[in-house]
Amino acid sequence: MIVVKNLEKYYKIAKRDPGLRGAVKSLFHRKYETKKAVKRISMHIESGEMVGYIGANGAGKSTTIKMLTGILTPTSGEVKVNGIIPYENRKQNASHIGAVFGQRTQLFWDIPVRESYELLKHIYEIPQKQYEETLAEFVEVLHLEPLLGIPVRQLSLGQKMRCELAAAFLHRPKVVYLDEPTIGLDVAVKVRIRNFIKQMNARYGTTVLLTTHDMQDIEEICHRIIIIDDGSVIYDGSIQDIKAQFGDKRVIQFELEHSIDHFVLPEEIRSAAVVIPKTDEDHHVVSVSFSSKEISGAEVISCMMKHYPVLDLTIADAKIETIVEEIYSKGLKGRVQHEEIH
Ligand SMILES: Nc1ncnc2c1ncn2[C@@H]1O[C@H](COP(=O)(O)OP(=O)(O)OP(=O)(O)O)[C@@H](O)[C@H]1O
Repeated sequence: MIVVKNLEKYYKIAKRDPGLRGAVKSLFHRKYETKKAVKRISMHIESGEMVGYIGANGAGKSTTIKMLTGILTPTSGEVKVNGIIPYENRKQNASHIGAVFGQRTQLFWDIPVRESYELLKHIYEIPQKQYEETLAEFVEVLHLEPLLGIPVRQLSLGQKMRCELAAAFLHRPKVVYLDEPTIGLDVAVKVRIRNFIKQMNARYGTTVLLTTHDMQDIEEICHRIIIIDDGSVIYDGSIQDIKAQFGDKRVIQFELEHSIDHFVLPEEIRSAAVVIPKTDEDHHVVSVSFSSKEISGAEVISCMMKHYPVLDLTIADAKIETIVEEIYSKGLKGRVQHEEIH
């Protein structure tokens, strides 16, 4: 369904010296530098697969998806979606794909949701009967009934995202690209959205490429993940495989008596363990990740207790979230030879 071979995208960025002098100089002698956003990426996604396409900020995910949807033309390499070269046949490509791009909307801002759907029905030439059946199904699964008469700009983020998903799947596309479909949503809405995506895949065999920083999304929806780092694929395989390869990973969460502003690991364990970057401001809690092949949990605990006022601790096994966090911060190559991964 999606075939990508040695795909590359370079951006040309105008470079300017600082200050007014630089601005004036750049008017006459413009210098450019090249940003290699996507470097020789290859992947093959079968019809009906649900694949997580993940990577740290700036890794090149959106650039790849823009090439798959035909918005961007690659610098080099091949891309085909359902047998079509997207950037050469944008209109034809658009008829069999659906997309949700994070915070941006494809619904019409000022008109009620139902009227946006009517417009999409005309744009995609959806037969009336199919349209009614599909919409009735989506209204039920996504609980859209109370929202249909409201203009999009009056909807909350979670309400808008449910309407957005229905719009993306309305014409029963063969492929759907979902970029951060659950960002900023509460747990109940996340669950509803994940169930909807799974249901669409089961019923219509929709191929789904999901970009998200929410590992729970990945774990619940996808069987396969492709991880990119600095424009290149560093892992392509099943979630079970990556867990098996990194099965020795452990995380111990330490609750400290008081907060520590600039926490550093004790020197004795610094080469074998890392501190997981924090997403909240709770400085009482520190999570330490390590490989049980390199150091035992008992050593980490005793060393931490020697240097810090530990109140409590919890030990966790390898979770996809932890594995991915470490791959983002350290890269794969430090742990495992690149060849072994593929
Ligand atoms: N239009 C552009 N012009 C120049 N550079 C760009 C452009 N768009 C993206 N880039 C650069 O290309 C690289 C890849 O960006 P991209 O948006 O594809 O990353 P991403 O993986 O989607 O990141 P995020 O998770 O933050 O959305 C980044 O270094 C970014 O700064």
